[in-house]
This record gives sequence, C-alpha cells and structure tokens, in this order.
Amino acid sequence: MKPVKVGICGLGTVGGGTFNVLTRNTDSITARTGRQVIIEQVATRRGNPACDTSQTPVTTDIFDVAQNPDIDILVELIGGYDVAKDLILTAINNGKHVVTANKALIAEHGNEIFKAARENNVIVAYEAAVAGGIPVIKTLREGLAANDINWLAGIINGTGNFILTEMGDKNRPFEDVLQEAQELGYAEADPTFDVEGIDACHKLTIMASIAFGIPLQFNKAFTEGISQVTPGDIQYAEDFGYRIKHLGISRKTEQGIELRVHPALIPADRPMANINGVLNSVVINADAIGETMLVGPGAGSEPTASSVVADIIDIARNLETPASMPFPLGFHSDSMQPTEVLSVDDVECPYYLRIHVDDHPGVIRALSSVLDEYNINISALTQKAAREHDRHADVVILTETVKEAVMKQAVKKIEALEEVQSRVALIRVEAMA
Ligand SMILES: NC(=O)c1ccc[n+]([C@@H]2O[C@H](COP(=O)([O-])OP(=O)(O)OC[C@H]3O[C@@H](n4cnc5c(N)ncnc54)[C@H](O)[C@@H]3O)[C@@H](O)[C@H]2O)c1
Ligand SMILES: N[C@@H](CCO)C(=O)O
Ligand code: NA
Repeated sequence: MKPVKVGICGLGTVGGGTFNVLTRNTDSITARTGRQVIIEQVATRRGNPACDTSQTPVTTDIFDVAQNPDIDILVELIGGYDVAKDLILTAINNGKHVVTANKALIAEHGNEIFKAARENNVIVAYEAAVAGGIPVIKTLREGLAANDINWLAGIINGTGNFILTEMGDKNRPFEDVLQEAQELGYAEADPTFDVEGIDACHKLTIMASIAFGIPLQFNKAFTEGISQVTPGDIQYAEDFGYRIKHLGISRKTEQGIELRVHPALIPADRPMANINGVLNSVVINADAIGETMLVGPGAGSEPTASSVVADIIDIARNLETPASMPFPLGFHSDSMQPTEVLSVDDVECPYYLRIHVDDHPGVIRALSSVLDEYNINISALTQKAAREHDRHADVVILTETVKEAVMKQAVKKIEALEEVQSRVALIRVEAMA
C-alpha cells in the first residue's frame, strides 16, 4: 500500500518528541497500520537539537506543508491562535487530515474547525490536547460511549500540579518551580495560561463537550488559578488532613452543567490527592461503569508525542474511509444540546477560609457571628500566630456545605470587620474526586 505522508509543523517540545517517536518506532507503527508512515516534511522556525532531520526536508514556512500535495496529514504543533487556525483551515480546505495538540485553539475555535472538517470529509484529531499522554479523549469518546456520564473531575495541568507538589513537599518558592517547569518543556508559551487556570479550562471545556454532548463553551466556564495559593495554605490544609490540588470539574445537574476550574482541598486519603508532580488524572463517574480513574503524564515531550502519534496511526488506518472515524466531539453535530452552563454562585460545597486578623480577644467571636448570621456551620477552626510579638494571626476555618453566593456575602462582611487585615483566602473543598 502507498505510504502515509506526514508534515510536522513546529519542531519544539511536542514536535521534536513526535519526530523522534515516529522515527524510532517506525517498524511497529507500520505493523499496526499496515502501511508505512513517513515524515515527508518538517516546517519550523527554530530547529531542535534533539532531532536528526538530516534525511528530512525542512522549511521555515508552515504553509508550505498545508499546500504540499504529497502530504496526507498535517500535524500542527506551533501553538497559539491566529496562525495555527489559519494553518489548520488551509490544510482542511486542501483535503488534508489534521492532528493537533492545541487545546487553546480547539476549546475556543473547535466548533468552527470541526464544521470545516466535516464539510471537507477530513479528520481533525486532538488526543494530545487534553492531559498530554493520557488517552482521555479516546476513553471518553469511544471507551465510555455506552454511558450516561454524571460528572468528571481532574488534575489537568501538569505545570500547576508540579508547582503545587514542589511547594508543598519541598517548600520551594513558586517562581523557582515555575522556571523549572518551563525548562522541562511543561509550561505553555505564556505560563500565565498554566498558573491562572486558563489551560486547564481549555481542557475541561473539551472534556465536558465530549462527556455531555454540548458545544464547546470556553467563555462560559469559571476559571481560577493557583497563583493565590500560599505555602501557608498548603500547610494549614495538611494540618486539617487535606491536600490542595488544582481541579477541573464538570457535572450534570437538573439545572444545567457545572464547568469550573479552581484550586480545591481534597481529603488526603483520596486517590486524586496523591497525584503528584507533572502527573495528571481524570476521574469519570458514569451510569454503567460507576467510576474510572486515569493517571499519567500530563505534559512533556514524548508523553505528549505518544498521543500525537496515536492520532496519526488512527488516521492512517482510516485514510480511505475517514467517515468511519468517531465524530470529533463524540456526538453527531445535530445531536449536540446547548445545555446551560451554571454560574459558580450556584455551586454548593464546604469552604476553607484563611483570614488574617488583629490578634485580640473577641476576634473569633466576631468572625463566627458573621458566619452564624449566614447560617454557615464551622466544621474546624484553628488560629496560628503570624510571628512572635506580632499582634497578627491567621484564623483558618473549614465550613460545612454552603452555596457559593451565600459564602461570598459572608466573606464580604468578614472583610469589612475592623479586625480583618486583608482579603480572605477562599478555597473550595471537594471530596468527590
Ligand atoms: N509542552 C507540552 O508538554 C505540551 C503538552 C500538550 C500540548 N501542548 C501543546 O502543543 C503545542 C506546542 O507546544 P510546545 O510545548 O511544543 O511549544 P514549543 O514552543 O516548544 O514549540 C513550538 C515550535 O513551533 C515553532 N513555531 C511557532 N510558530 C511558528 C511559525 N509561525 N512558523 C514556523 N514555526 C513556528 C517554534 O519555532 C517551535 O519550534 C501547543 O499548542 C501546546 O499547547 C504542549
Ligand atoms: N502546559 C500544559 C501542557 C500540557 O497540556 C501543562 O502543563 O499541562
Ligand atoms: Na490525551
């Protein structure tokens, strides 16, 4: 059979890994697909010293690949929005199949890209876009296709989990760990996407769409990152028997779909509390299977390339009959329901509060009377002196379950107390994952 010809655009962390895995495992890939998969062309602004491209035509113009009539599959690994979108749409319009790791692009422009792919009878595959090396798209879309999914929750940003783990276990400063994550190739080109939860929100948007058969609705999701979590919060949480993780949660309720990304306290004995470093994990709760949990590397060169190459293999197998591939988001486009995405104010959960106060008699009474007023029960409370002879302290409170809108009102009132020195730190508590 004719070989399958691949063009790789972007030879950075993921592009380099893809080049090397495809080259190294070419024999087993041929055995799995029944045809040879060849890297016909590479286009990249910067070369990659980890790749031996001496036998491969290399250009700096990515649109060369999209126009090259010999290429069957364009692999987009440049990242970003505008140029990447233009590149992918050009490839689709030229009848090429596309593999991408670009979650930002899929979450924000996927509805349009998948429509173009449908009209041109080509495949757009994106396993690497969510949770790096974990085959979570395939699991949700194909492996669990029989199920009615109730909720999913996950640690879906490797950089963020690496930072929280190193801050907690080794007491390392945030900035140092972030720099290491960048050096290891985990972080996004703009690392605020990682630390402010935007990257996790892109991934959650994609998973929710596949799980619930809803269009991609990134702009309706609630996003909070890890930049406000302090080493003190990690320690206080530990004292109460919890770990702090950055979670993406999507849940189907009678009123609509929850779609939220934020740090959360998880009981230390729950599996999700023990997913550390660059590992990601997704728990899926569904009617037939009950619960399943996936764990694996969420970022990095070859783990992510593993997913890119799996998509290339899938397409190579379906090259003659692309219509036999699953729908990109798992549901037929006519069956996608525009279900309402709920406001985070409707979420109900217990909360962790850290309140920096003037340490004098009556301060605890003042705080608890505000909570009383809003009918919020305290389940644990501790007070830590900030420094010796300093008349300030952190009061740390765990509450019982309360609606977010009510909690926000109580926090506003607490912040207005004269004993309270700064903004109250508020972290949700999740036991389901
Ligand atoms: N790094 C990871 O662990 C990881 C994991 C999953 C998904 N992703 C996604 O994969 C994509 C690539 O990420 P990366 O970490 O490999 O980035 P990177 O910065 O390491 O690599 C990008 C490469 O693309 C090239 N490039 C960028 N714009 C170009 C242009 N206009 N023309 C020619 N070449 C251009 C750069 O020279 C570089 O070689 C992003 O969408 C990212 O979100 C990354
Ligand atoms: N920056 C992302 C890459 C993988 O998508 C992360 O750290 O999870
Ligand atoms: Na994946």
